[in-house]
Amino acid sequence: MNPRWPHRGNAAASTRGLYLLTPDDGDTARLLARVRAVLGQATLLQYRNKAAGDALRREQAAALLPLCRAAGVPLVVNDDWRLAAAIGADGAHLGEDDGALREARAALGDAAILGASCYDEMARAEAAAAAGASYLAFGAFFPSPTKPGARRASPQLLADSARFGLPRVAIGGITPDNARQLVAAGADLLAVISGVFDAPDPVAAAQAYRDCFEASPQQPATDAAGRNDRG
Ligand SMILES: Cc1ncc(COP(=O)(O)OP(=O)(O)O)c(N)n1
Ligand SMILES: Cc1ncsc1CCOP(=O)(O)O
Ligand SMILES: [Mg+2]
Repeated sequence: MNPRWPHRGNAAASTRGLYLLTPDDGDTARLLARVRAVLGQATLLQYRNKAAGDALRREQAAALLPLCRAAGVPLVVNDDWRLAAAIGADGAHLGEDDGALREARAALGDAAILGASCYDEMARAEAAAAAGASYLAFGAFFPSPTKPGARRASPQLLADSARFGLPRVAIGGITPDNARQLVAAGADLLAVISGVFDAPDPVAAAQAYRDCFEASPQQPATDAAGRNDRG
């Protein structure tokens, strides 16, 4: 079994489903309430706040942790593996400006969930897999209300990256209506912000993303244990 995934040796833990990312919300109590309402629908939660300073980020990440523990949902911290380590989160997500995956893996240990942004680049996926990433994230697949400038990727990347044997994450402008084509192409996790948190009924929206996996069998090259060539 890949020691980094599923989480904490829990072989029953899923690597498929809804990967919720938090919206930028400066009010911690309100953020917690928004997350609490939908956390039960999520496979994974990422704390992401691009508007907050260091102190607020630490406060919010630390406040989300007990919620995630109670729900049995791993917490991943965006951008900052040191913050993830400091609060005892389950992992970190790193993009091209967020430091070296190898350094993060060495610091966080084998059990951590370490996500890597691969954008629209297979070469980046190759390097991330070799550097110890737990999952590979591609996108944006559609125009993103949250990150309008995000570069765009083709669903074909999801299919072509099956060979790495790691869970594949799709992100960017994903709605319950456009999600199925990504799952059919091989996405294991749908990473979503606005589609849930800006929906009139966030719980129903979150459920609608989960439903996208119901009728779609897992693609053969990525098994539920996330096995890869490194065991
Ligand atoms: C699951 C997931 N995929 C991609 C990203 C984007 O990371 P990055 O390119 O570093 O951009 P920011 O999120 O930091 O704006 C992500 N956070 N999560
Ligand atoms: C962080 C990130 N990276 C590419 S698109 C995006 C934002 C995703 O948010 P939304 O689901 O609202 O498009
Ligand atoms: Mg980043």
